[in-house]
Amino acid sequence: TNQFCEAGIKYEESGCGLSSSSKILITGGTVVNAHQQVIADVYIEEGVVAAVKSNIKVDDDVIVLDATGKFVMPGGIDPHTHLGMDVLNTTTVDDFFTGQAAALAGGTTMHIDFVIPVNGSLSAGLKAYQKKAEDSCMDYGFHMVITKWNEDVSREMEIMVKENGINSFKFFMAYKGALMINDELLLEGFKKCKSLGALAMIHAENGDAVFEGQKRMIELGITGPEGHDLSRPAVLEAEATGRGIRLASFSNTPLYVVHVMSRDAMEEIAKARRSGQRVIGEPIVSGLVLNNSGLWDPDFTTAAKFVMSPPIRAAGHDKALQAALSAGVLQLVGTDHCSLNSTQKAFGINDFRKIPNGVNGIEERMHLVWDAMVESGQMSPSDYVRVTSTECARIFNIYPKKGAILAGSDADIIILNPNSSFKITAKSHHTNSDTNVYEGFTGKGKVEVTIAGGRIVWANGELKVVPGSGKYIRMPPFGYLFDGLDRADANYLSSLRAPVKRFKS
Ligand SMILES: NC(=O)NCCC(=O)O
Ligand SMILES: [Zn+2]
Ligand SMILES: [Zn+2]
Repeated sequence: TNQFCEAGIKYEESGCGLSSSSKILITGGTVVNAHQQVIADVYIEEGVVAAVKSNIKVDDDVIVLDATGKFVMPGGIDPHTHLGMDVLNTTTVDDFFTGQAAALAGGTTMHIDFVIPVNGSLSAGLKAYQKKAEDSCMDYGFHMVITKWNEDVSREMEIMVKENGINSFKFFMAYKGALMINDELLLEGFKKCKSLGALAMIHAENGDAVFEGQKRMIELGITGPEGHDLSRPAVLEAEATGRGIRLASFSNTPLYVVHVMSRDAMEEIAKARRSGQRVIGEPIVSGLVLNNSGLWDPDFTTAAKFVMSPPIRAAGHDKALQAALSAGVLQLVGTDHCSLNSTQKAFGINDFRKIPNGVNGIEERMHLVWDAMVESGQMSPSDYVRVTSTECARIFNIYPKKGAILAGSDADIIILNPNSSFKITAKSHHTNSDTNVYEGFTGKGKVEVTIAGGRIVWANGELKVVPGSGKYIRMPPFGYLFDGLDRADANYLSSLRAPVKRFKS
């Protein structure tokens, strides 16, 4: 026995059995891509989709899965995770293997994690994360966090893009004294990102004001998890979102706002997009389906599990974010999966500032988004595929290898039964945490089968994964968000050089 068996996860040493890469035929399902849905068979060979058409005939050595009445969709891609991350003198309870296994049980087949530099060194950070990811059982990519600025960082950014398959850099506008950067660095970083064709990402909260807000709560004697909510109101998220957007506009560089948690921040994005600016907004599952009532629970353990930044907002923000997602104001859904158990959360029993920030979601995202958006009638299955998979693949320039069921795409596929239901509880989830922020949630739509890289890894409620079978996915620079940017810049420059006629007085 080992921890994985205890968690209900089996893993195979050899490449045989249920989890090996096989020839698979999925028959009779509704194959959903972001551009269309059609009833068809899907044939998989050697880890890729070989054909999508009607009435595919195969030999006896092919595993046949009947998907009649069910949806056959690209596996989810989670653009925002923190596996094995060090946070406030502790480490998240899910490492790459357990977090990915949980993801597969929930229908997600790829994630993009954030590399944290070591003493400001990007290459040392990358090396550390390559080690963390060695046992991966699912495909993954990396974003890189930028925490300081100098010539070495600038040079290393170039190496990350040109040699290491990283095409996005994240800047924290919060976490003063730790990861936070100032506007000067943000401007340098945006300029460098643009020259490399890499996407700039921001965690948007005004870190100085949050620091002040935290001090205010402590001085008022508010030390519990509700102090986390009160210390960093939505106005601080909106301010930083607006500032980040304006500075990105000043550099004419595309911008990706991670974990949009409030209506206020979403409206900043809506305004910028209406003006034609290239801004991507990522809501996360907790912001879409939860509200802040949990933070006010009298039981500390319950309240502390909801502590994340920016905070989960008051009821009303959730519905506004759902509407923005269905209208295309926000484009893709992440999780910010950063799971911590109740003993770790208890570090802040006397001071909410010491509660390590983070909630789970990597296993729950596909179910909760289906239920909240499709089952509720706010979104079509095709749009669901777009916001859970395809748009992420397009933004990070790995489409249609990922994010689609087309001949030649990786065989990362789920079969979802819309007539079956799911129930979430820490008693049966696959992540390593002893709690779940979605405890007791039920809904329609169940991922019955997950195929990752041509392996059936989740079927009949059983998870079979292979450590080391997950591949690092290189993400090339100059994705679609950069198309035409050079022409816009050339027009801007020529407008500056237009002769000014002055008359002598
Ligand atoms: N969000 C959060 O509370 N923890 C993870 C780190 C981050 O994304 O800010
Ligand atoms: Zn963040
Ligand atoms: Zn995060």
